[in-house]
Amino acid sequence: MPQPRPYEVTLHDAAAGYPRRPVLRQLTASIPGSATTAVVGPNGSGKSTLLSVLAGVRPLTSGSLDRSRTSRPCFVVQRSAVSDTLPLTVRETVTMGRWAHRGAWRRLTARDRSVVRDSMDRLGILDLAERQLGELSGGQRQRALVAQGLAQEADLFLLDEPTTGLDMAARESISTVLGAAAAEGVTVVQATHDLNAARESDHCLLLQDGRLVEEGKPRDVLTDSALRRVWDFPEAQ
Ligand SMILES: Nc1ncnc2c1ncn2[C@@H]1O[C@H](COP(=O)(O)OP(=O)(O)OP(=O)(O)O)[C@@H](O)[C@H]1O
Repeated sequence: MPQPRPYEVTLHDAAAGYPRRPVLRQLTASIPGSATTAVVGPNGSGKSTLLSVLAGVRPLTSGSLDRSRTSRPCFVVQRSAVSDTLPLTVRETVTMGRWAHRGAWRRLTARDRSVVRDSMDRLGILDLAERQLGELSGGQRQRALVAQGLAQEADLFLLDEPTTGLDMAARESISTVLGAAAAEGVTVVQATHDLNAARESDHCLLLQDGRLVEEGKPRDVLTDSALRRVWDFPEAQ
């Protein structure tokens, strides 16, 4: 008999949204641990709202969220939500990822410095360490934000459209990093419009109008008929 899959995070009949703007409704879903999950759906379907619920930033208005098996969520927001003009170098940006462990004003330990270096190395941005964020391309800045998330050593790693607008090399680099994090035991959840990235994930949630249409293996969820139905595509992409 196959063993039941260990779910790290579960939502039961969950609802959430904004003042006078309900978004998520009757959402029951399970997110596997040590795996990558893609949250897919049209604009406005509630992907970012779901991530902020999983991060604990936005409360449920009803239903329940169990993420008791994870203790340290980290949320990498959309690049557009971060000012391009912050006067920070890449190294300083990634180092901020250690604040959760160290506090903002404590001296960095040798281990903090090693984690920061390793996080930049994984994203291929060591050579950009002393450059200002504002001088970087969109893809380079996105890598710095993902590296900052990695440096937090979170056990639940939430990312909002980490590969949107990036070239193929940058997308692949980020996908590889997320896959490696999952293999090391991190529960990775990304909201994405990138169907290729979603198809490479271990698990997939398909949202429409704040409701879960389907969840499961990407090949079972992202079928031609589901894509046509949800996006009104003339034919599958
Ligand atoms: N701060 C807010 N206040 C009020 N309504 C909001 C707020 N943020 C999002 N919404 C609304 O909630 C709904 C879901 O938004 P959300 O950002 O979760 O969708 P999404 O699937 O991530 O969209 P996209 O693919 O465009 O990023 C949208 O109708 C949006 O207008």
